[in-house]
Amino acid sequence: MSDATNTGAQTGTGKVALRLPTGDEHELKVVQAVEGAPGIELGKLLAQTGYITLDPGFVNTGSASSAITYIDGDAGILRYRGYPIEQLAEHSTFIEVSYLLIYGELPNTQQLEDFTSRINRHTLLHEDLKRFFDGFPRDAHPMPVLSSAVSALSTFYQDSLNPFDEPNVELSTIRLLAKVPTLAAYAYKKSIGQPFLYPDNSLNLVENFLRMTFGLPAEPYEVDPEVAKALDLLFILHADHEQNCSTSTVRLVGSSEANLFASISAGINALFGPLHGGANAAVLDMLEGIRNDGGDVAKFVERVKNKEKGVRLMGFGHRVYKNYDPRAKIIKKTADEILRKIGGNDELLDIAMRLEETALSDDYFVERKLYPNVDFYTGLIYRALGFPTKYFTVLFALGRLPGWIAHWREMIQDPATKIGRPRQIYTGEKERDYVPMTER
Ligand SMILES: CC(=O)SCCNC(=O)CCNC(=O)[C@H](O)C(C)(C)COP(=O)(O)OP(=O)(O)OC[C@H]1O[C@@H](n2cnc3c(N)ncnc32)[C@H](O)[C@@H]1OP(=O)(O)O
Ligand SMILES: O=C([O-])CC(=O)C(=O)O
Repeated sequence: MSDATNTGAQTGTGKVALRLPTGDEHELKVVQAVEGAPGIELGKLLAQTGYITLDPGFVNTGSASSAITYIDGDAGILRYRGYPIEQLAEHSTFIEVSYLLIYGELPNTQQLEDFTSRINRHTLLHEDLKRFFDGFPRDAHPMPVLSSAVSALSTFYQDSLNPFDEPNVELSTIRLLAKVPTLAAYAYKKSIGQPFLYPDNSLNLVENFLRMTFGLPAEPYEVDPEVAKALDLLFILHADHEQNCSTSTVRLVGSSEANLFASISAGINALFGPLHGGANAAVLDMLEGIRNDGGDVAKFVERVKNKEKGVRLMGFGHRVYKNYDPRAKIIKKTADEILRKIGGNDELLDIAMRLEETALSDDYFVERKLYPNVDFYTGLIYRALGFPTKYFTVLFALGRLPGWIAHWREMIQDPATKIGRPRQIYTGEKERDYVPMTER
């Protein structure tokens, strides 16, 4: 609200007085008791007055009401459907968390068995879809390969295009959870020129994905339980994060009543950027750059503080967390354990830890409340598990998939959903007459 002053009660149900620069004062009832946010009535009133709130990056704009994920960024709290992330990380599995996010409750034994077996029945790809991969260059980045392949799913399942057909939305949900790991594994196989493996549905979702990624057709593949457990944990930690850039993209695309496949494909593209999911790969590039430059973290931190063009401390900072990201705490501990067990002692982990220590004791980072985020330590684990850097963001996409689906479904069922359509402050020429080519 750039020009309007909002005074009065800020929380709970009550009255808010809105004073505009014209001197007009409006009083409105707060209908949505959200802490610090007067609620949707304020937006409606502003729309009537013709005022547009300019909020680049939507720092203060709520785009939806949601019952999926709760974050308290100042306290470093994250809960899925009310369950603390620490408890889910310790006791749950990715498949169970997927069910929780999508259907709202933890499954009982029967529900989990049904869910798992429905997913297992859909892991195969249509043979024609497999040929789709032939068209990409071998060195193509796996993220656009994945988003294109997910988009292509709507050409194979044309029965799923109506977003209000609930049985088909349910089928699309299962198809996505089942087929995206297969597509992701094939994107990897394509990049290394190896043949695709059919899914083995005697394995669970994460084990099956690992086998299709690292196995070979003629050789037996033993899934390492430590690797499967670590990946399952990382998927749980990435599964949802309310209105982040990719989830907002999924909801925005879906708000035009585009189908689930189209919306998820758009979300994958949004995740690709280095300020969002792509940061996990950018962190590893940064750590390798520091190592290759002699391992001097203080020197790198100075470059960040001097705001050298293109130099940011990747994996640090967050729009919502102004405290340590609770996921990063868990991931840091896991990175340490995994690297000891699988990867030995890793000098990049040492650089990461020194970098964190240096940053957290520096006023620049303290004043701006910049802490490690979910992406800071994940790359080190993915690397130890055998994944190349280019592939890290695909792993993020696999983890975030149930969250995207849950949000799309919530959005499509919410009677308050409207097509997403922000306004703008026009800054161009007001009006001018066409100039013929000869006079330009
Ligand atoms: C899964 C995820 O998407 S988690 C985020 C992954 N992304 C990254 O790790 C990339 C690095 N981090 C960043 O670029 C940012 O912190 C973001 C994109 C995550 C959040 O950005 P915003 O909320 O818009 O914060 P904003 O850019 O306004 O930063 C506020 C201040 O902190 C500084 N800052 C923020 N992040 C960093 C960083 N990583 N390194 C150095 N300075 C930073 C900004 O320069 C700015 O300083 P200023 O006030 O002197 O101009
Ligand atoms: O919430 C955000 O802005 C970024 C995100 O997706 C995450 O941290 O997992």
